[in-house]
Amino acid sequence: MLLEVSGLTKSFGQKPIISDISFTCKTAEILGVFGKNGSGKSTLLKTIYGTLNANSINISIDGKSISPKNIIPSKLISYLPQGSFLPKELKVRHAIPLFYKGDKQDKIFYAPRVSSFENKKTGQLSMGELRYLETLLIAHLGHPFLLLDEPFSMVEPLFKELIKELFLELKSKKGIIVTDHYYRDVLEITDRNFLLREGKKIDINNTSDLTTNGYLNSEDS
Ligand SMILES: Nc1ncnc2c1ncn2[C@@H]1O[C@H](COP(=O)(O)OP(=O)(O)OP(=O)(O)O)[C@@H](O)[C@H]1O
Repeated sequence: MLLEVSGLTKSFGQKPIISDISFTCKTAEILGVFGKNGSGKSTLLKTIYGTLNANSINISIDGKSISPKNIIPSKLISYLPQGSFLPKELKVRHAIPLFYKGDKQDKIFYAPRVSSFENKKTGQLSMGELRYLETLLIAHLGHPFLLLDEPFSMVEPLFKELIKELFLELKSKKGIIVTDHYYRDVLEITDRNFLLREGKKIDINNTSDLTTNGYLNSEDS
């Protein structure tokens, strides 16, 4: 399947954030989006998912135009937001059935490591456990496209590796768009990447492109 986004423009008041960018993502592809704080990465994902209105945006899936307000009901795109979305008092083993019924719960309960924290409340989980759990819950939904806002942020290495393995496993049946400041982890799993800079899109192939285009200092790369 092919997701095409074109003519995406977004400003907040007089402040332009994204200026007429276009890109595609297809099944079996992971697209990475980089950008400094405030460059508009979350804005980009939210305008596609339809939870934030763009000034203009055209979205089509397999050549069929779809309005952002129909993205959620269409179940064609799932979205992992930047912040945690699970109530802190809820136990992990009670959270899973809210998302999956019957046998479908097994792929979450039997995913690596989940049994080690299934009896904890989500508020007692480490950042890595929590982000891993939330990622599992969203990523396993049947939607053919997946938008991920900072899945690696504050996540300890063990869970970061599990999250990367999950994306690579799901990639055969999904198109995935991921944004994160952990650029090495992103570059490790992506097929194509771009940088958002001053509202425009710059294609990125490696860390040296990130340096050339002002995202990294030369000593970071
Ligand atoms: N609802 C809003 N109203 C006004 N300005 C906003 C709003 N949401 C975001 N902004 C501004 O738009 C810009 C882009 O924000 P966005 O969250 O998309 O950046 P980001 O690239 O995801 O940043 P980060 O890496 O810090 O998560 C920022 O300057 C932010 O302050």
